[in-house]
Formats: sequence, structure tokens, C-alpha cells
Amino acid sequence: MTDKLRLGVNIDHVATVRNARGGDNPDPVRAALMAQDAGADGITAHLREDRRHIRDADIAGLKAALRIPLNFEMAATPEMQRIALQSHPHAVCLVPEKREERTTEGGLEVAGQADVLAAYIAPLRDAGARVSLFIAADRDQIAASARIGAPVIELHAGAYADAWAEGRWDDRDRELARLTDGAAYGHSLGLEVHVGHGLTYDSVGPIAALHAVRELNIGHFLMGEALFRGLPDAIAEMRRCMDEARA
Ligand SMILES: CC(=O)[C@@H](O)[C@H](O)COP(=O)(O)O
Ligand SMILES: NCC(=O)COP(=O)(O)O
Repeated sequence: MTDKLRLGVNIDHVATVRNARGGDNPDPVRAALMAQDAGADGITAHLREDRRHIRDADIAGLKAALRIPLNFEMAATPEMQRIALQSHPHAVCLVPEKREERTTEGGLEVAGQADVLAAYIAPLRDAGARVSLFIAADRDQIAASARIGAPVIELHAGAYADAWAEGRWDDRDRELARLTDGAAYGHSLGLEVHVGHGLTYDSVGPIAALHAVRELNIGHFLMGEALFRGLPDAIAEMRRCMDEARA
């Protein structure tokens, strides 16, 4: 296994700011190109069914402009499958969505709908997309992901990140243990393991140190930091935190 830990930069919240006023500014594609120049290994964008941030035209624009991989996050709906098949992203990450949630609250239920998801991902795989499932660090969900033939899982780091942010150290340690076990278990089943959601300069280190993990996807925190230090510097500092923990 190569030990390179990739950084995927999620640009959803550039679109959140744009949509607050309508119009075209700030442009998520411009942010993605800047992230690419700053050393991002991939760009992640979540086309929510309600289009609250990323829009269809952003996906097309990202696909046309980027030379690094595009990770297209989406709900497992017929509409999104059609868009993914039209836009040919490098990767498709299936995410559970609820209209009323502020952000993704939990992991995709894979074990309970394995046959449905196996049929859903088949055309995406046939079209050459690397299919990833955004799941909780739960052995049943991980095993089911491997069984249905998804090559990649992304473990939801939200509970870990929240516990860190709120200073709930016992919860943080328990969540880190779950992510550690989930990453090792996924890797042992031959899955490529990614982790994402809510990670910051403080919380990224223990996750970056997990050698079973190949990619981190980080967005909201980086876009906030970019307001203060600029996007290239915000990304460079995240890269530095990751490399320091990985060494
Ligand atoms: C799947 C995931 O955790 C995020 O990448 C996702 O994009 C979160 O959704 P919002 O960006 O809408 O918070
Ligand atoms: N899949 C997680 C992701 O892309 C970024 O999540 P966040 O850092 O915006 O919470």
C-alpha cells in the first residue's frame, strides 16, 4: 500500500456564500482551481437534492476545469444517478440526505438495503466511476459495503469532530477508537478507506496518523480559515498538519 494521504478539498460552502446573494460570486470553480494549485489532491462537491449550495452547472464546470479528480457527493436517487452518468466524475460518493438537516447527520444505511444499493452502483461502476459509500464506522456497514462491491468507503468523522470541538474528551477518544477500528477493518477487507466531515487543524492529526486511511475530505473548516488567511495558505497548513501526523 502506498502511504500517501490524499487531501480532498470540499468547496460546497463557497457556493453557500454565493447563494446567499444570488449571482455568480464567489465562484466555486475558481476556488477549486485555486485549491488545485495549492496542492489539493482532489475536489469534493455535494450536489444536494435541494441545491442549497452546489448546483448542476457547478458540477459541469468543475468537471470541465479540473485536472485533479472530482469526487461527486450525492444521494442515491435516480436523478443523481442520471447526473453522475452524464458528468463522468472520477468518483461518486453516496451520502444519506435529509431535507431538514443542517449537514450530513449520519452514515448511509448499507446493510439494510444491500441489494438496492448493489443495483444502484452497478451502472456507476460500469461507467468507470470509483464508487464510495459515506458510512458510520460500524463493522456491519463496512462489511456490507465490501459485499456489494463498493471499492471505497468514507467514514463519517462528524461525531469525533464535534466531541473535539466541544471538549468532550471521553467521547472524542471513543469516536477515535471507532474510526481507528473501522479504518483497519475496512482496509483488511480490501476497501480503500477515506475519512471526512468536520475536521480541523486540531482534530485532523489523530486521523491522519491512521495508516489504513488513504484520503481525507475537508471543506467547511478550510473555507472559514480561507477568510482569514487565504485559501492557499489554509490548505497548506492543513497539508502540514496531515504530514506532521503521518510522519
Ligand atoms: C458528506 C459530507 O459529510 C459532506 O461532504 C457533505 O458535503 C456535507 O454536506 P454539507 O456540505 O451540505 O454540510
Ligand atoms: N465528505 C466530507 C467532506 O467532503 C467535507 O466535510 P466538511 O469538512 O465540509 O464537514
